[in-house]
Amino acid sequence: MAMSPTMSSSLCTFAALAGAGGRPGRQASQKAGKKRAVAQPLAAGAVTEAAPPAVIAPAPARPVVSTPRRREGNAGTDQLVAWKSVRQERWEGVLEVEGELPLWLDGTYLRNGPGLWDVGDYGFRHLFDGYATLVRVSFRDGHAVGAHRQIESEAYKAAQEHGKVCYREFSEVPKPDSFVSFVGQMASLFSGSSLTDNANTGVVRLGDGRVVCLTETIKGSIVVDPDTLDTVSKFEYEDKLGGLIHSAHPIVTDTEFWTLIPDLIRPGYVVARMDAGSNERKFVGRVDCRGGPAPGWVHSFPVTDNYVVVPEMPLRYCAGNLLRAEPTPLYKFQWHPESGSYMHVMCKASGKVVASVEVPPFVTFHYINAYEEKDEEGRVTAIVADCCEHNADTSILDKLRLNNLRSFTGEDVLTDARVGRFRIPLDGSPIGELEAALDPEEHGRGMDMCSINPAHLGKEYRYAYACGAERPCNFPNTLTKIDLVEKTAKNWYEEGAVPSEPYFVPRPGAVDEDDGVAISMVSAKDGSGYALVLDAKTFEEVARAKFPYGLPYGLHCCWVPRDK
Ligand SMILES: CC(=O)/C=C/C=C(C)/C=C/C1=C(C)CCCC1(C)C
Ligand SMILES: CC(/C=C/C=O)=C\C=C\C=O
Ligand SMILES: [Fe+2]
Repeated sequence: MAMSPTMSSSLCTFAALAGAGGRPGRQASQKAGKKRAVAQPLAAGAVTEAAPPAVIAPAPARPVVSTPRRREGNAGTDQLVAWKSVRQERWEGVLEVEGELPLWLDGTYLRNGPGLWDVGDYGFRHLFDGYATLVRVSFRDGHAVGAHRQIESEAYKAAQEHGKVCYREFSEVPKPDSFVSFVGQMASLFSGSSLTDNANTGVVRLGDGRVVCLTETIKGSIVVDPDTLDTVSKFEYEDKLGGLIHSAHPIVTDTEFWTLIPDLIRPGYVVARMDAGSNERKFVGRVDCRGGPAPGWVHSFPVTDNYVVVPEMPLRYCAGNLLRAEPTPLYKFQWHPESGSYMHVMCKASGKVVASVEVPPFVTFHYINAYEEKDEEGRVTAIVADCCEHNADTSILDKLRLNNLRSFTGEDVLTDARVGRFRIPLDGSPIGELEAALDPEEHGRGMDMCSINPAHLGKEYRYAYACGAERPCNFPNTLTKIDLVEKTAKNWYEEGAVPSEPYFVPRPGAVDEDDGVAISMVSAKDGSGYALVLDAKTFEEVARAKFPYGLPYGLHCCWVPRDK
């Protein structure tokens, strides 16, 4: 496929700082970190289709912000940009820093999400439909440089070119004429070629340094340049595993990549592993579904050191809904509590399923972490798996419709969520447990968009960072640090603001699990936007780096350390 070539990193980040007075030394920068510097855009917020020229004259950042069509009942949130389309083909600039950025914070925070929900005259209906938007904040010597641009997926480029939706998005189906004229035959409307490659969900840094944006369609895996935010190429899986969809959240470490591929024909899941540096996923094992006509939706899944946990949620893919032109209340899914809910455990080394237990019904997008529970002899007796659990209530999907997000009336309409803790015994018992890991009142009964210290992935851990709720609200509106040992939470809240996933970045050399910062991007009530840096220990603000314009909501993040 034709994608814009990676630009040289000469345009990059800290050239800007040098231009604005040279690269400061350590002491000087500490002072500079305290003082306010005016945001200086480096590149125009030009609304162009093609890759920008190498030299771009400084100009004010002027993204195209589309005003949502529905405007009633906004309870003072009219200015909020979180749910507005902000089309930005390319912007980069020095950010005004308020507070003091830690000098050790040296690298790039990247956030992906569906920040563009309008095509021509048409407005998407669901949060998950929007075209992928990348935001970067690069930190060095107490300074911050921001950047923002759209990912140039085929779906995005086709929509821009034709002024209409051309591929199947989460809840959108192209009108036959748009699609047929673009991709070909009517028959392919129901084949993989009609699926979107709009990589609007996550962004991961692979062990070999490549940065990949992802969504639930396999073809929607796109390599981007973390400096320029250029769309580099498709990430091609060079294997025979096939499949059209996968978990949007692979488990990625410095050495490997684990993924789950649901099998809609013979209901089950394939577990696959890919080495860092490779594009070849290798089959590890298969789990057959125990209930229902189709596998449960697997947006994410957890692993421990030695096991992969395969959740079988009773919110299942639905072949009929996959083909329907108009969205159903549960989109491509159906709720089948009667089919049972299960958690399966696969041994990473052998691919064998070592446990398969029935659990109470649950609804979750995001697993937080999992670990092995051991007896005195060190034998693994159970797997503990934590997730953001929506009290088995599927209506959270409806709450994420843009009309609902854009029409906050002051009424408390966000459904309750909790940290759901599964305990999966490995002694052959058929039943597993699911309970709240702490009193959900601690975090306002809102819970999603989580991160942990990556050093604790698959191991016992104490802290999770997520979005919680300060009620009344229609969407998680706080940042919360969960202490799973003390069973308490510390919350950050700013009236009318919408913060995104607090992403934990450890301090180099840290020993304590919570020694680091949590970074979030906040869309503020007054229409502005900033990166918020919280001390992960105290959960107090240490600094904010302000963008010159408000940013749309974004979903998931990654951290690219400078030296890697
Ligand atoms: C943004 C987010 O969290 C989820 C995005 C999910 C997407 C784009 C799902 C797309 C799908 C299709 C286009 C058809 C097949 C089913 C499904 C994977 C839901
Ligand atoms: C934003 C979200 C849920 C919020 C509800 O409380 C879920 C996002 C899922 C995809 O990444
Ligand atoms: Fe997600």
